[in-house]
Amino acid sequence: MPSSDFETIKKLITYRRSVFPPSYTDQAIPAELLIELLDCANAAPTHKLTQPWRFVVFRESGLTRLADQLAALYQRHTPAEQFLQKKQENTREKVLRSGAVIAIVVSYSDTVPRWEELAATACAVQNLWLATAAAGIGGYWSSPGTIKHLGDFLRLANNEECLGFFYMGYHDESPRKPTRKPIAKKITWEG
Ligand SMILES: Cc1cc2nc3c(=O)[nH]c(=O)nc-3n(C[C@H](O)[C@H](O)[C@H](O)COP(=O)(O)O)c2cc1C
Repeated sequence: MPSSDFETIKKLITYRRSVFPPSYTDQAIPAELLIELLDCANAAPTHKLTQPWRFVVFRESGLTRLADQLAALYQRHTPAEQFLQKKQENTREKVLRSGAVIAIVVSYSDTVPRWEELAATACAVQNLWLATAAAGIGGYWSSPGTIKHLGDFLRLANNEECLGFFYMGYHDESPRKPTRKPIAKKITWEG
């Protein structure tokens, strides 16, 4: 790989951020671009090539269905004394402000340990996240407690699990550097 590619990918990795729906604009994300971005996800590494990731893409009228479903699940699974009307409205609003929301599904083959298929799916999401950032689109991975109640809605098979949602939208946020402890504190050198 030429060194200029290294500089480009370093910059992309460093400036990829979680970008949340309040920063999204109304600009639509074309379906063809979503397919290209998901094709980048699909290039993720995977032990025994099990390719355990699967995606359910919500856009246009699908966003309304998802917003209603997540709001209903929040109400159903929140004890009355903890229920917050504002939180339920936010749950709907953030879906409706998005250009697309992608349900992240792992489909366990059980030919390798489950943690490896979880890890491979997370690699796919990182590919999606980086490609999305490079395309000028913001996004973030959301993993609310309600995802464990989405089996029927997402028509998940017994060997499948929803790992959350990837919210996406063109946005008007400025680039931010990451907040991380220095890598030097996380490396042990042996030799
Ligand atoms: C597996 C996973 C689940 C996440 N779930 C949530 C979430 O439920 N809500 C949220 O606000 N952010 C969530 N995030 C995003 C993190 O909060 C975010 O990546 C972290 O704060 C670092 O910020 P950055 O992405 O801008 O570098 C999740 C990230 C990962 C990798």
